[in-house]
Amino acid sequence: MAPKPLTPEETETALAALPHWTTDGDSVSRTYSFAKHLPAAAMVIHIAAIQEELNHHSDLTLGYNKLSLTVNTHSVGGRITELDIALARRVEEIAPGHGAS
Ligand SMILES: C[C@H](O)[C@H](O)[C@H]1CNC2=NC(N)=NC(=O)C2=N1
Repeated sequence: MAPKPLTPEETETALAALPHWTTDGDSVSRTYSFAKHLPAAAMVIHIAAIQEELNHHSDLTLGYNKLSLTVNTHSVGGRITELDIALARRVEEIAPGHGAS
Protein backbone atom coordinates (compact mmCIF):
# COMPACT_ATOMS: atom_id res chain seq x y z
CA MET A 1 0.00 0.00 0.00
CA ALA A 2 1.32 3.46 -0.86
CA PRO A 3 2.33 5.57 2.14
CA LYS A 4 0.08 8.52 2.92
CA PRO A 5 1.61 12.00 2.47
CA LEU A 6 1.94 13.87 5.75
CA THR A 7 0.08 17.13 6.23
CA PRO A 8 2.28 20.20 6.84
CA GLU A 9 1.26 20.03 10.51
CA GLU A 10 2.22 16.36 10.76
CA THR A 11 5.56 17.13 9.14
CA GLU A 12 6.25 19.96 11.60
CA THR A 13 5.35 17.71 14.54
CA ALA A 14 7.68 14.99 13.27
CA LEU A 15 10.52 17.45 12.69
CA ALA A 16 10.13 18.90 16.18
CA ALA A 17 11.69 15.64 17.39
CA LEU A 18 14.45 15.81 14.74
CA PRO A 19 16.53 18.91 15.52
CA HIS A 20 18.39 20.38 12.51
CA TRP A 21 16.10 18.66 10.01
CA THR A 22 14.22 21.17 7.89
CA THR A 23 11.56 21.10 5.23
CA ASP A 24 10.78 23.17 2.16
CA GLY A 25 7.34 21.55 2.08
CA ASP A 26 8.34 19.01 -0.56
CA SER A 27 11.14 17.13 1.20
CA VAL A 28 13.04 16.92 4.47
CA SER A 29 16.76 17.71 4.71
CA ARG A 30 19.71 17.92 7.02
CA THR A 31 23.38 18.81 6.57
CA TYR A 32 25.94 17.17 8.87
CA SER A 33 29.40 18.58 9.55
CA PHE A 34 32.57 16.56 10.21
CA ALA A 35 36.14 17.27 11.28
CA LYS A 36 37.42 15.87 7.97
CA HIS A 37 36.49 14.10 4.78
CA LEU A 38 36.84 10.36 5.40
CA PRO A 39 34.37 10.16 8.31
CA ALA A 40 31.83 11.94 6.12
CA ALA A 41 32.46 9.48 3.28
CA ALA A 42 32.18 6.53 5.68
CA MET A 43 28.80 7.77 6.88
CA VAL A 44 27.58 7.74 3.26
CA ILE A 45 28.18 3.99 3.11
CA HIS A 46 26.40 3.44 6.43
CA ILE A 47 23.43 5.51 5.25
CA ALA A 48 23.37 3.57 1.98
CA ALA A 49 23.10 0.29 3.93
CA ILE A 50 20.20 1.68 5.99
CA GLN A 51 18.51 2.90 2.83
CA GLU A 52 18.74 -0.56 1.28
CA GLU A 53 17.30 -2.08 4.47
CA LEU A 54 14.39 0.40 4.43
CA ASN A 55 14.09 0.37 0.61
CA HIS A 56 13.96 4.14 0.84
CA HIS A 57 16.70 6.35 -0.55
CA SER A 58 17.72 9.96 -0.03
CA ASP A 59 19.68 12.26 -2.29
CA LEU A 60 23.11 12.49 -0.67
CA THR A 61 25.63 15.25 -1.38
CA LEU A 62 29.15 14.75 -0.04
CA GLY A 63 31.47 17.72 0.28
CA TYR A 64 34.86 17.97 1.99
CA ASN A 65 33.56 17.91 5.55
CA LYS A 66 29.82 18.14 4.98
CA LEU A 67 27.17 15.62 4.07
CA SER A 68 23.65 16.66 3.07
CA LEU A 69 20.60 14.46 2.78
CA THR A 70 17.32 15.34 1.13
CA VAL A 71 14.48 12.87 0.96
CA ASN A 72 10.88 12.60 -0.10
CA THR A 73 8.77 9.73 -1.35
CA HIS A 74 8.85 9.31 -5.13
CA SER A 75 6.04 6.74 -5.19
CA VAL A 76 3.50 9.37 -4.03
CA GLY A 77 4.73 12.06 -6.39
CA GLY A 78 7.52 13.53 -4.30
CA ARG A 79 5.60 14.20 -1.10
CA ILE A 80 6.79 13.79 2.49
CA THR A 81 5.67 10.58 4.17
CA GLU A 82 6.39 8.62 7.33
CA LEU A 83 9.04 6.72 5.31
CA ASP A 84 11.10 9.92 5.07
CA ILE A 85 10.77 10.52 8.79
CA ALA A 86 11.74 6.91 9.52
CA LEU A 87 14.90 7.30 7.43
CA ALA A 88 15.74 10.59 9.14
CA ARG A 89 15.37 8.94 12.57
CA ARG A 90 17.66 6.07 11.60
CA VAL A 91 20.31 8.45 10.23
CA GLU A 92 20.14 10.50 13.43
CA GLU A 93 20.84 7.35 15.45
CA ILE A 94 24.11 6.63 13.65
CA ALA A 95 25.33 10.22 13.27
CA PRO A 96 27.09 10.58 16.66
CA GLY A 97 29.10 7.42 16.03
CA HIS A 98 30.47 9.01 12.87
CA GLY A 99 31.43 12.24 14.60
CA ALA A 100 28.72 14.08 12.67
CA SER A 101 27.19 17.22 14.11
C1 LIG B 1 11.08 -0.18 -6.55
C2 LIG B 1 11.47 0.42 -5.23
O1 LIG B 1 10.79 -0.21 -4.19
C3 LIG B 1 11.13 1.90 -5.19
O2 LIG B 1 11.71 2.54 -6.29
C4 LIG B 1 11.55 2.57 -3.89
C5 LIG B 1 13.06 2.72 -3.73
N1 LIG B 1 13.45 3.85 -2.95
C6 LIG B 1 12.66 4.90 -2.81
N2 LIG B 1 13.11 6.00 -2.21
C7 LIG B 1 12.37 7.08 -2.10
N3 LIG B 1 12.89 8.16 -1.51
N4 LIG B 1 11.11 7.11 -2.55
C8 LIG B 1 10.54 6.05 -3.13
O3 LIG B 1 9.38 6.12 -3.53
C9 LIG B 1 11.33 4.89 -3.27
N5 LIG B 1 10.85 3.81 -3.84
